[in-house]
Amino acid sequence: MKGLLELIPQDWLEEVINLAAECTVVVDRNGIILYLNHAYCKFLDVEAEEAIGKPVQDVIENSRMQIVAKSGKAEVASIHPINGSEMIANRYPLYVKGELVGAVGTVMFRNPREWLDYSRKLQPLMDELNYYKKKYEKEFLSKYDFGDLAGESEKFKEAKELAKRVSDSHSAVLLLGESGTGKELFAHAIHQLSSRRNFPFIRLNCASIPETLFESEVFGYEEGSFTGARKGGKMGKFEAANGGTIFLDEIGDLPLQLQSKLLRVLQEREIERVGGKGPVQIDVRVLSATHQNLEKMVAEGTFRQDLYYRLNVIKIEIPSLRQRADDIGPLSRILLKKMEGKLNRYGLRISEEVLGILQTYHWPGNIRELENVVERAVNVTDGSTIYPEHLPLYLWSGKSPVTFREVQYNELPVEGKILPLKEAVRNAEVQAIKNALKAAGGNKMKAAKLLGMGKSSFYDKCSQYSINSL
Ligand SMILES: Nc1ncnc2c1ncn2[C@@H]1O[C@H](COP(=O)(O)OP(=O)(O)OP(=O)(O)O)[C@@H](O)[C@H]1O
Repeated sequence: MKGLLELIPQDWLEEVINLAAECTVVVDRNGIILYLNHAYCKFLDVEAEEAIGKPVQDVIENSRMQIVAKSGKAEVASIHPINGSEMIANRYPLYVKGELVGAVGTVMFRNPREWLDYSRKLQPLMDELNYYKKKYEKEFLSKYDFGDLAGESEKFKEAKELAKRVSDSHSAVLLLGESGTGKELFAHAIHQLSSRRNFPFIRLNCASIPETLFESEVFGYEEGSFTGARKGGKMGKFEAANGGTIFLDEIGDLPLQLQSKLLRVLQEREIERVGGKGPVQIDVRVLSATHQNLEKMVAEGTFRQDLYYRLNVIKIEIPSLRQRADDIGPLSRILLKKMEGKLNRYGLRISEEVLGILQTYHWPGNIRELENVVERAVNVTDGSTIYPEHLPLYLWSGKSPVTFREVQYNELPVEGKILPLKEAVRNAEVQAIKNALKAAGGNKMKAAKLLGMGKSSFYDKCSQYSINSL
C-alpha cells in the first residue's frame, strides 16, 4: 500500500507543516535537530542551515525536546521561557513503526499576548456554554438526592426506605402528602438513585398548565403547525424526558378532559407532536404527586379511575410535620444551617423556648412553612440566638405554646397537691412571669412580649406579685 503522503508533492509538505503548526521542530533520539521550519527560524532569528545538525538545547533556549525524545512522554501546553517571553509549547515523542525515533515540538502561542487574544475570543463562547450548561442542569437534571431528605422519625424513615427500594424500578410512583412535605424532593431523589440519573428529570406542573396549551406543552409541535408556532417547532415535556423521568406534580389538579389525553400517553408510551407526521416512541418513568385525596376524587367522579390505577402502582405516603414532631428540632437546625449559608449569617442558635414553640405548632404548611419561619428569624435576629420574639406573631402571640396542641385531659398527669384555683392561678402567673423574665435575660419589655401582654399590665402584675427582677 502506498504511503498516505505520497500524493502530496514534496515541496508542498513544508508549507503544510507551516500552516498546520506555525513553529515546528523535529529532533532525533539524541536531541539533534533534523528539521526547524521557517516560522521557528524567524522566531529564533537563526538560519535553518545553521541550526540543523546541532543539539536542540544549543539552538532553542530552555528546550526539553532532548528529554522527550528519550523519555517518550509527551509534554502538552507547558510554559517555555524563550527570547524573554513565555511561550506555550507542546512536545510529542515521535514513534515510527512502534519505535521511538525522536520528538516533534510545536509552539502554540509565541507569547502570553497571543494566548490572551485567543482566550479573549474563547471566553464569550465559554460563557455561552456555561449559561446553557446551567440552564440544562436547572431544567433537566434532578437537584436533590436522599441525603437531602432530613428526618429520623419512624414514619419518615419508612417512606424514605420504600422510595429508595423502588428507585430503580420502571413502575410508576405516586407520592402523597400535604403541601410542603417534600414530595418534589422525593421525586428528585428517586430519579437520582435510578439508572436514569444521567437522563433528564422533567417536572410538569399539572395545576398551572392552561387547557389550551396542554397539547403543545406536553406533546410539542412541529414548525408551522399553528399561527405563532416557534420556528423549528418545540419539543414537548414527554419527549424532553425521553430516557429519563417525568414528574407530574399536582396531578390531582389536572382537569378531567386533560386526564384522558395524559392516560393515552401513559398507555401507549408514544406521543405525537401537534402537526407531527406520526407517533414517536418514548421511554419515560412516571412519578406523580398530589396533596389531594385521589381515592375520594375517583369516588366523586372528578379523577379518572383508570388513570389513578396507572399512576398508583407504588404509593408512598410522606408524613406531615405534625406526624413527625421529633424531627422538628433537628430539621430546624438543618434549615438554620441552610439559611446561614443563603443569608450569610453564621453562628446562630435556636433557643430552647423557640424549639418548644416550634414543636407544639401544627404546621399546616409543613417543612416549607418551617423553612420560611427559620428564614424570617435569621433575618430579624440581631444577636446570635433566636428567641420567640423573632418568630412570626401567629406562632406565639398571646398564647402559651401548650394551647397549640390539642391536649386531652386524660393525657395530663396529676402533679403536686391540689390547691384552691385562685392560689393555683397566682402560682402559675408568678412562675410564667419569672420564666419569661429569665428567657428575656431580665428585659421586662421582652418578657411582656413573650407573654403576649401589654407593657402596663405586665408591670401591674409584677408589682401585684412583688417581682422586681429575676
Ligand atoms: N426532608 C426534608 N429535609 C429538608 N428539607 C426538606 C425536606 N422536605 C422538604 N424540604 C424542603 O421543604 C420545601 C418544600 O418541599 P417540596 O417542594 O418538595 O414539597 P412538596 O410536598 O412538593 O410541596 P407542594 O405539594 O406544595 O408542591 C423545599 O424547600 C424543600 O427543600
